[in-house]
Amino acid sequence: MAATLDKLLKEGCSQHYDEETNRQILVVNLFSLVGISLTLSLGIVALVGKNYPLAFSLLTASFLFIVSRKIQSIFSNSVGRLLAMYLLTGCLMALMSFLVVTGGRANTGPLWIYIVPPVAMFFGGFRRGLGVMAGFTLLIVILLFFPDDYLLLTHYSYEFKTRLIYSFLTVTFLSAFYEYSRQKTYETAKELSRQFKQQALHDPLTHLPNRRGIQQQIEQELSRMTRHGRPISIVIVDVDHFKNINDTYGHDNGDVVLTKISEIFRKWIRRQDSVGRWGGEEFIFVLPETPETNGKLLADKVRSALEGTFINIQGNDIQVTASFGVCEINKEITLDRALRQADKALYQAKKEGRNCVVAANACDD
Ligand SMILES: Nc1nc2c(ncn2[C@@H]2O[C@H](COP(=O)(O)OP(=O)(O)OP(=O)(O)O)[C@@H](O)[C@H]2O)c(=O)[nH]1
Repeated sequence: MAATLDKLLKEGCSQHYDEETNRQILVVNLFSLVGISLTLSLGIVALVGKNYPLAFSLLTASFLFIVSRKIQSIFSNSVGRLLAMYLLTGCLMALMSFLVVTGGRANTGPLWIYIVPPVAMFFGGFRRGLGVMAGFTLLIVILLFFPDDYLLLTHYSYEFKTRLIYSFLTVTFLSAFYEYSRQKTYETAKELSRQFKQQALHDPLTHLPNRRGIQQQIEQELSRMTRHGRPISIVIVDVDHFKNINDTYGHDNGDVVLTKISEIFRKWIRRQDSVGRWGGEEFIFVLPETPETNGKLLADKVRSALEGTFINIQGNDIQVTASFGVCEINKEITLDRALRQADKALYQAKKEGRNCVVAANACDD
């Protein structure tokens, strides 16, 4: 029983949707289930009591609740969800107006209108919910206070009508306030989670993707490569004699140099390429759809840009160079192997005197 109820409530929810979307689906399911049970049972009671207009309205509402549930499960997208929500809210408001006009059973019909504010806020969120509530309140006020009870099929005392509207406005205000706070808390939590994610995947000094961040980007490029088959090149870069810079100008200025280098790299790689901080004074480029020969050409362009840019530290223009190891990832060469080979090529570039680019296929075995 509990498992069936859980299944009915979560129908249409998915781990691919964000929390807010799943919440909306759940609320539509919950509301339509409660709506179906209530309107169906009250409709049958009205039918047995030969109150045919009430029975007809309740059973029609019950049918529309079923339809909205079906719409949501058939069109499992945002349009389907929105349609289901509009249908549920519209149907609920029509039913409530009917109960106000006729009085329902023993004039207790208006007591049900308090359901509308929380439902409108749940479905529409703060802004849209407030708009819906303004329209609905206006409609109820017109129905209740039209001169000579012209729009009513029953009679309510003036005191009853005014208290009904006051208490209804209070519930509306509280529901709107609750929804506003809930929405704000959700947005703050979302923003915090975005910031944590950003921090976890980025290097705080250079703001480049860190090792984990760039590994994620490589994974994405790898799945793209599996589809179209074009190779990726990776380039591992190590700043030359960086220890000297630290020793001469201090660690803080060393950090400034690393930041400037990352800016130069970002400027000189192509729009489709990525650069990350691989660790310490090492960087990595990921060059999608690039064979090793082209990767080597690009690395050489960046190398010469770095060599030609003087970095000002404590009034001194210093020249910084780096060594580059390039390797291609393709169907035969896996990522791990490519990383090892790029490292080997980098080592060779250091051996060859630094400030140069070596491709893995030109490496000594
Ligand atoms: N300022 C600063 N220095 C760092 C950072 N990470 C690593 N280093 C320094 O980078 C230096 C790397 O030195 P080595 O590995 O000896 O290499 P190198 O001096 O660059 O010489 P080659 O690589 O052989 O050209 C070390 O002194 C590290 O302390 C950092 O985040 N900031």
